[in-house]
Formats: sequence, C-alpha cells, structure tokens
Amino acid sequence: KHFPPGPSLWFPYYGHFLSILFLHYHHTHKALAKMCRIYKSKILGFYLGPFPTVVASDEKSIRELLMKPQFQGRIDQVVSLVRVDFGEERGIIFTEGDLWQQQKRFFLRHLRDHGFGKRSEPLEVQLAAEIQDLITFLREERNHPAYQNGLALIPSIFAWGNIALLMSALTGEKFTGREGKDTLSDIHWNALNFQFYTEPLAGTLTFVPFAKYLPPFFGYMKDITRLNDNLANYAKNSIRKKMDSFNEDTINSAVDAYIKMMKEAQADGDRETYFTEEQLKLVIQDFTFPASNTISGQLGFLWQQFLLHPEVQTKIQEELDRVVGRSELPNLNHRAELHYTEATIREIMRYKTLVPLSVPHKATEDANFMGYHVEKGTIMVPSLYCLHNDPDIWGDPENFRPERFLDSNGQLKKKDRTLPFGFGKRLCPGETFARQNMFMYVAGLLQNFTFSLPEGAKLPDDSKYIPGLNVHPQHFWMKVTPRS
Ligand code: HEM
Repeated sequence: KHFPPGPSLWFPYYGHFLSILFLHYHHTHKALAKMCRIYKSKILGFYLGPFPTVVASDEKSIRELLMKPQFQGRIDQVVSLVRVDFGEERGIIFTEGDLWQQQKRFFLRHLRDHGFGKRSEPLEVQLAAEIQDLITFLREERNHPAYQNGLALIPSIFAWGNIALLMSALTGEKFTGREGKDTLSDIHWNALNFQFYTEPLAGTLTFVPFAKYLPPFFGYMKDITRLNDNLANYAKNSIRKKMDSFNEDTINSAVDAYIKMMKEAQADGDRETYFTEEQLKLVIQDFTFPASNTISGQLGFLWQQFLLHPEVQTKIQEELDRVVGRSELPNLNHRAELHYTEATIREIMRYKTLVPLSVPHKATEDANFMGYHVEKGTIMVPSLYCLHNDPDIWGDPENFRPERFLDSNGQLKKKDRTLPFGFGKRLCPGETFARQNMFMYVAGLLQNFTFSLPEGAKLPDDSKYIPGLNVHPQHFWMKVTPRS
C-alpha cells in the first residue's frame, strides 16, 4: 500500500527484473525512464529478485535520496562479490557503515596531501607533462596499437595519463616510456572489460545468484573472476613493492601513509582494525578501476560530438586562441576564462551521463521517502540520467548544446543543476580530479590538433554505447591533424 507504482508482471526468483529487460535489454536507465512514462510517476517501486527497489528520477527525490543518512548503504553486486576473498566486502565503493566512512575519510585526506582533488603545483606540473607527452606522441609516434597512420584510437589514448596521475598520489609509482604505456594500457583494458559485466544481463547474477551455475552465466563468472584477478594482482604487486621499500620517515603517497597505520595497528595487537592488507588491496582497485575508464570514457563521448558537431570543436579552438594563444600549454588558471570550453564539458557530462543510475544505494533502516514507506534493505536508485534529461529543467535535453550553460554574455552560469558525480556523503571522491583532467585534455589537445572523421568512415551513432554501471563509447578511430 505504501510502495511506489511499478510493473505488475512478476516472476518467481526474478521478481520484476524481466520487465526491465523487456523494456530495454541493454540499458536499465532507459528502461526505467520508459517505466516512469508508463506509470506516470517520477518514483518507481518493484522487486529485483527478492529485493524491493525504489527509483528516484526527478531533482527533488534524487536529492532526498542522496542526502538521507538512512539511504547511504550499498548492495552486494556480482562485481563486488567476486572480489571478496574471506566473506566480507572491502574497499570503499561497495562498503557501508564504519568501514566505508573511516576508510573514505582516510584516503581523501592522504590523497589530498599528495595533491589529489585540489589545486596542487606538483600534481599540476605532472598533469601538464602527461598532456605534453600525449601531444608529442600524436606528433611523432608512427606505429602504436592505439595510433597508426595519423589515426588515433578514441578513447584509449586518454586513459594512460589519468591512471598514471592517480597512481602518483595513491602509490607514488611512475610509468615512463613505452613499457609504462603498455602497463597502463593493460590496467585500462582489464578495468574496462571487468566493467562490461555490470551490464543488465549480467545483473541477473546479482539478483538471482543460482544463475551462476547455468549457461551463459557460468562463462560470465569465469571471465569476471579472471579480470578481477588481473586487477587484484596489480594491486597486490604494488603493495608488495611498497611494503618492501617502506620507510616510516619518507611517506610519499597515500599507500605509504596506510602502511604506516597498518603497522601501528599490528604493533598494538589491534584485531578489530580496518587497516589491513586485504582492505588496502581493494581500495587500490576501487581507485584504479574508475581512473581507468571514467574520464577517458567521458572524453570519448565528447570526441564523438566533435564529429557530429564540428562547430563545437572550432568554437573551443577559437576561445583557446583568444584566451591562451599557442605559445604556452593551457593550465588550470585559464579555466575561469574559458567559458565555452567549460560549458562543453558540463554539457557532455549531462548529455551522456556516465554513471546513469549512480552506484545503487541501500536503505540501512526503515524510513520515509517522499511520502512512501521504505523498508530496511531496499535498493535505492537515483536516476541521474532522468535528472539530466528532464525537459522541465533543460527544455531540449535531447540536443547537445553547450550554450545552455552560458548566460547572455557568454559567461558560465553560476548554477549547475547536473549531478554527474552524485551528491552528499557518497559524492564521488574523484570529482575535482576528473574535472581538472578533462579540462586539461580538451584544452591541451584542441590547442594543438583538429580531430576529424577518417576518409571513408561513417559518422558514429551516439545513441549506441556500451552498457554498464558506467557507460562507455564504442572505440573508434579519428584522424589527427596538427594545427598550423
Ligand atoms: C567522469 C568521471 C567520473 C564520474 C562521472 C564519476 C561518477 C561517480 C558517481 C555517480 C558515483 C556514485 C555516487 C553515489 O553513490 O551517490 C561515484 C563514486 C565513486 N567514484 Fe567516481 N566518477 C568519476 C571519476 C572517478 C575517479 C577518477 C575516481 C578515482 C580516481 C573515482 C572514484 C570513485 C569512488 C571511490 C566512488 C565511491 C564513493 C563512495 O562510495 O563513497 N571516480 N563516482
């Protein structure tokens, strides 16, 4: 009686999950948007397997969901459960309660100490070096799997610098030369392929666990486990190297600070501590995984728009020529003056919402939600996709139009109603890092190159993209022409 409206076709074991697959087989966010129209409601309720689920899809309900302390839990998902060695969830993204709060706080603080998530000269110098390295690569490299005959593989070429920069603050490791790029490519592809298993069909494994014994899911499980092992091995090796060279007088990264805490807890005989090697391994995975495919994926979506709307690329280049010129690489101080460039980045984050249903939340207690009664254990889903496509806010959300973020004087509007990184206590800790990196990639690359469709290639269909917890463009090639 107090549950929101939703589908009535219910199946044993699956609940209403099949209705969702039926409405949109590839993209759950699109299925849920359709469902809102069918049931004429911004709030939906249904069962995923045995779990009651509530979806919020307008600004007011999404903000309430993201703000209420009772809705900040997480559900166990197949991609999180394969990572667990000994029974309990670890890391940050999929944990809740004291473990999540304490560990998120620790890493935010210590990553900031090493420049992540704020203005920091050493990290900005490194970011500029990564962009310069990519520019030199695109000018000089002749034979690389991601760059051949003047054609670049998008979005792969954007991934390397982001992972390298994160690692610098997280573990202090450096990746240089061809070998460094190869390692970064490996991490990127493993993370990307792992991420593909967060698509809707693989979601069956989350809600109907016995499906893992049936085809095709048995094969899925083997693949997910293999990909996770690759990422975990990377994290384990990194910890091993750090432990071997640990010196408590030289703390050069967040992981060094963590190892120090771990050693102190061991020395005190603290058995209840969250500072363990297993936990550290999963935190490293929780940071490398998004750093490997979010920023590059979002930039890939933007480069697709440069093909569909070449005038956007031209306007950014005109703005760069006017504000920065060609003699120096753009830097973060230019951000405040590059209004059209910033508006374009905001628009791509709205137009192609990278994490369309956020990471699902969970009710940790019974609570009221927009007049409905929500029971403990209910999966709570904020549809950032619906918010970013709400015609009452955006007027013409179906169009890619950076100008919507500019006022009549061409200045960036103060108020931004998008929430691509979420909001509240679960806010993405990578937000500042991601926004800074995206700006530097767009500004640095468009100052130096024009990107266009290779001869004979077809324009991309931007309605087709890879599904998952975060969506991703299909890889495509673009012609890179140095600007004269
Ligand atoms: C364009 C880039 C990115 C977007 C759009 C994005 C978006 C999001 C969203 C929507 C969430 C879920 C928030 C919630 O649960 O309410 C999230 C969580 C998270 N993101 Fe990001 N993210 C991006 C990049 C990154 C990067 C680069 C990192 C790390 C280097 C990162 C690390 C995390 C972590 C650790 C969480 C879990 C936070 C928690 O559970 O408390 N993200 N992100």
